[in-house]
Amino acid sequence: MGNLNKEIRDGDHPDITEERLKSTFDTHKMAAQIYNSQRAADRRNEITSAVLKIPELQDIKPLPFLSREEKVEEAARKIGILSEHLYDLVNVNDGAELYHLNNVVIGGEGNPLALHGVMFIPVLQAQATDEQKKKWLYRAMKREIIGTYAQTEMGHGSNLRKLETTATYDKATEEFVLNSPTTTSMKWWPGNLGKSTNYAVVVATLIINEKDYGPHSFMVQLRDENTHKPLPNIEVGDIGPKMAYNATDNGFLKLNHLRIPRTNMLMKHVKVEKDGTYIKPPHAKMSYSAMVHVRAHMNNTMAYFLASSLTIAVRYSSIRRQGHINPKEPEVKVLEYQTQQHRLFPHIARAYAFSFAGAETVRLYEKVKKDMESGETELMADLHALTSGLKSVVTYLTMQGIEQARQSCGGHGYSMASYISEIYGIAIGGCTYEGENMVMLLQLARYLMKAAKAVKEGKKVEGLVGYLSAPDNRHSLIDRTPEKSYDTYLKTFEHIARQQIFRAFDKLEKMLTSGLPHSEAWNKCSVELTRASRLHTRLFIAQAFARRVHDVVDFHIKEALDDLLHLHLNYELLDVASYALEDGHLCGEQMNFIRSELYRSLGKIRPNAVSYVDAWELSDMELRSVLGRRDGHVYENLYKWAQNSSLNRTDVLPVFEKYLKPLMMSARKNSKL
Ligand SMILES: CC/C=C\C/C=C\C/C=C\C/C=C\C/C=C\C/C=C\C=C\C(=O)SCCNC(=O)CCNC(=O)[C@H](O)C(C)(C)COP(=O)(O)OP(=O)(O)OC[C@H]1O[C@@H](n2cnc3c(N)ncnc32)[C@H](O)[C@@H]1OP(=O)(O)O
Ligand SMILES: Cc1cc2nc3c(=O)[nH]c(=O)nc-3n(C[C@H](O)[C@H](O)[C@H](O)COP(=O)(O)OP(=O)(O)OC[C@H]3O[C@@H](n4cnc5c(N)ncnc54)[C@H](O)[C@@H]3O)c2cc1C
Repeated sequence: MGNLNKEIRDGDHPDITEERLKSTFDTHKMAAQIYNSQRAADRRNEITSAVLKIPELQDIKPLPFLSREEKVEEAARKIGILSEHLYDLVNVNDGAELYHLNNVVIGGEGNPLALHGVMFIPVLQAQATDEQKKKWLYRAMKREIIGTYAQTEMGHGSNLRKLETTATYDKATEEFVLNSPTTTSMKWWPGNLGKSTNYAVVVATLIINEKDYGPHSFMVQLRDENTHKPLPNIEVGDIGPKMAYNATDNGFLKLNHLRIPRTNMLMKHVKVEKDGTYIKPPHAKMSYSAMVHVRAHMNNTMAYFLASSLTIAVRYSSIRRQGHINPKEPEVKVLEYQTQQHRLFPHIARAYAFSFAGAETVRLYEKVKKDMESGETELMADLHALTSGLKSVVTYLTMQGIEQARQSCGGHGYSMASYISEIYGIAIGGCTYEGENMVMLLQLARYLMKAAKAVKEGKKVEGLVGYLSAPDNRHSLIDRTPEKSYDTYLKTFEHIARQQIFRAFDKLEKMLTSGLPHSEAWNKCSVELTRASRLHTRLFIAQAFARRVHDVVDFHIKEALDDLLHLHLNYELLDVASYALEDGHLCGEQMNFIRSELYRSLGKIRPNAVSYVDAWELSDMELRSVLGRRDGHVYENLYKWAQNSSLNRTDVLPVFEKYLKPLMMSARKNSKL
């Protein structure tokens, strides 16, 4: 039998090999859990190997040394080369393969086709009529045209009902007149809008006979297909540098009374007839489908970002030696410190949890998408509630985890050589895009309050909120359960979420009864409401993790995942324990029990720590991190990496003659006086 950890190679740093030899499970079999099938895990590795054989697809130099213009150019260069090899490298109908190819070749900082794939094509698939698909979708899929999704404006992103861009129907010419009447009405932020795309689905407020019908989607050609020059009545450009994503040209767009044919409104579900008659869609929010698409996939992209940072931090922690635990022995790997384990291991568990919760979410999304094609909309509210909560909680916890990973690498974590700061910048955009986190938590809260009301009225609720009607224990039985039974943990999470949901509900009801208008009462309860949403979502994540462990057949994989789940449940419970302490559901003795289980878990995870992150099978090419190198040879490569700095091209910089020398000369002269 070969090594269980598949990353072991001759010549690797002995400290990292020592870690890998301790693995109790086959890392490639674990990858099948993370990527949902052995075939998917195999394909990732096959794609990586194929890419490594194409020299033009390698980074020209480490990305942190490129200017913004060079980053934009480098991503476009690779997209061009990728297009030539695409059909040999991946199944173009498999989103996961395309996503992996993008991560390996280009990385997370963006590329000219990002929004084209992530939103433009999905919005056409969901909202275009067959005729419209013939006109744009098939051309888009062949990349004859490149598009984006232009919704957010300078003045409004969250509140879509107040978008200022108007699409006014002109019955006489059967056209819509698209207009940006103010500075704040300019589209601002859409990815790749600035310089790359020649088409956009523009979301604008539909006006017919002076009546406002709210946001609707319109296809707009932005640039000439040959010259790429902006078309008349269109001003378009890049919004400038950002915290991250600097290979992406997020853009602005001003439409000056631009006329487009009536048939450019996406009309699969909703219609404006020639005479201006408006025909409602089966569900008012069907036009929000592109956002739900991205939200549904974000758990997995966040899990990936988190796992990337943890791979870097855990591998580095296994070769970084500093300080002593036993003064008579050599300096220890920093991974031996309990504080380091506590800083990293719970986030490893979260990365797995997000991936498992993500798989369930994508399954529900696919079902709802299929339903919607035939006009069936019953599950849309459930999906919207689930994805709103998850996108908020998962992005926020990912942000925390990546920052802990960075800090756990000490000084070198702060260097771009770690690449963690770039991953952080990319990932935290997720707290904002596709619905600002608080706004989305409040969307979930609407759903939870409806469920709470139904329960108060004696109705039984089911599905995602079924636990609100289920029997509850006054006191948690957490310390009276056989080992590896997680039922009492999940029941405790249920209790906490239920209590908070009803606490928020009661507060809201009390204010409404006192005569406060609903929107004011809602605002005064909104912190409690967002707490309810977070607890509900964290319960879902824990349940999804437990469901996956329950379903695993392979003994060693199940055992390893079980250890992570145990850590997850104890760590997460400690994080929210105050909710259970205040009504006596948990007592001080049980808190001690949870704490000691947590510490026991850290010890149990420790021997497999490197293998848990190796199981994500993130290649050096996609990690782009000196600290996270698979072979553990960090120090010599850190030195090599620094040689890329343009400041090192000469021993003496011109600034010396220009500024520093005169400064020192004058100081020396003065001190002689
Ligand atoms: C393996 C991978 C494969 C493929 C990869 C796929 C995806 C990629 C994944 C990740 C991305 C990776 C990289 C991306 C890189 C960069 C970012 C890229 C793009 C970013 C794009 C954007 O940001 S686009 C702009 C996004 N903007 C928003 O999200 C705006 C947020 N605001 C809103 O959504 C709405 O305004 C609102 C929902 C907050 C309120 O809407 P409103 O119309 O005002 O409604 P309300 O009155 O509040 O509510 C009325 C009822 O409607 C219900 N509702 C609302 N929305 C929905 C919905 N979508 N579905 C169902 N129901 C909905 C709401 O709950 C209310 O119901 P009630 O019953 O309570 O009345
Ligand atoms: C990297 C990145 C990529 C993006 N890509 C695109 C794209 O491709 N296409 C596109 O159209 N857009 C894109 N966006 C825009 C993005 O979707 C919006 O910025 C986002 O939806 C937030 O809206 P906002 O900027 O209006 O925030 P605001 O709503 O102004 O948020 C500011 C504050 O107000 C609070 N707030 C707002 N409303 C409420 C409320 N009702 N209740 C309580 N608090 C509230 C928020 O919680 C937040 O704290 C992108 C943004 C980023 C950062």
